[in-house]
Amino acid sequence: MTPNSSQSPRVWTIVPAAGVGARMRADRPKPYLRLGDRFLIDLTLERLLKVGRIDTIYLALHPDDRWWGNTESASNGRIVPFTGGAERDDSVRAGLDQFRGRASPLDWVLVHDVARPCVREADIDSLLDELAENRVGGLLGAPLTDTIKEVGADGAVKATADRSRLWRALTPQVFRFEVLDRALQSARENSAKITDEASAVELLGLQPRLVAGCADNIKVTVPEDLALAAWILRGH
Ligand SMILES: Nc1ccn([C@@H]2O[C@H](COP(=O)(O)OP(=O)(O)OP(=O)(O)O)[C@@H](O)[C@H]2O)c(=O)n1
Ligand SMILES: C[C@](O)(CO)[C@H](O)COP(=O)(O)O
Repeated sequence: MTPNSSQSPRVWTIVPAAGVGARMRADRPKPYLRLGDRFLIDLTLERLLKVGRIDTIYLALHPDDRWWGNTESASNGRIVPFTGGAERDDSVRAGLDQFRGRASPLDWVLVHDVARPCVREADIDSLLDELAENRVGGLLGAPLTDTIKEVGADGAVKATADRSRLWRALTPQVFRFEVLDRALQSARENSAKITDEASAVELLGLQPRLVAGCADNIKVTVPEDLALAAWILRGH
């Protein structure tokens, strides 16, 4: 039997944007940095809203956010802002609460970092297509291309990793509502330190599917990433 065979699962979308962007060392929160004449948050949300299977976006904002009202997206009725939490997973759990009671267990929850404005519509479509019959979910990823070193606190190289099976975890990450809800709850109860949704699902003993996406779906994390993202977007 295919999942939810009587009815197509819905896709609920959460964009966590409640981080402080400490590694950017900027004068403002990361979502409100400019790429050319646009806010980063507007670029990311615009991309997601072009995806046919994305209807409404639930957007986690920092409790002290005072910038959102200045964006192009603030007047878009397809975006529902809510208050995020102290850690990324708190923000995503608060997102699930926005549609808990309306979502079916087998509905999809798509989570995409606000900090990844270069995501391609085609990659999101292929992720959702590849997962169609999957009961857990998965994520976009890209293979590592550099040689990977394990380095000690003293700066000395301790080992060279076998990179042949190592991938960068990207977003979107897409999971069945019931799986993601259970995974994030369990991670919280066990005080597990997780940086993405897939890690929480893995801790349940489940295996998210990794779908190859474009490596240029970078996360704007450190100052030099901003110019790189602007350059990538010019080529799209
Ligand atoms: N409490 C938090 C922490 C992070 N995020 C979001 O999670 C995504 C990935 O996090 P990252 O790029 O690390 O952003 P920051 O946490 O803002 O950056 P930093 O770790 O440098 O402070 C971002 O879209 C960020 O806004 C969130 O919604 N709520
Ligand atoms: C979700 C993520 O972008 C996947 O690479 C990443 O884990 C976020 O982690 P960060 O430590 O908050 O940058």
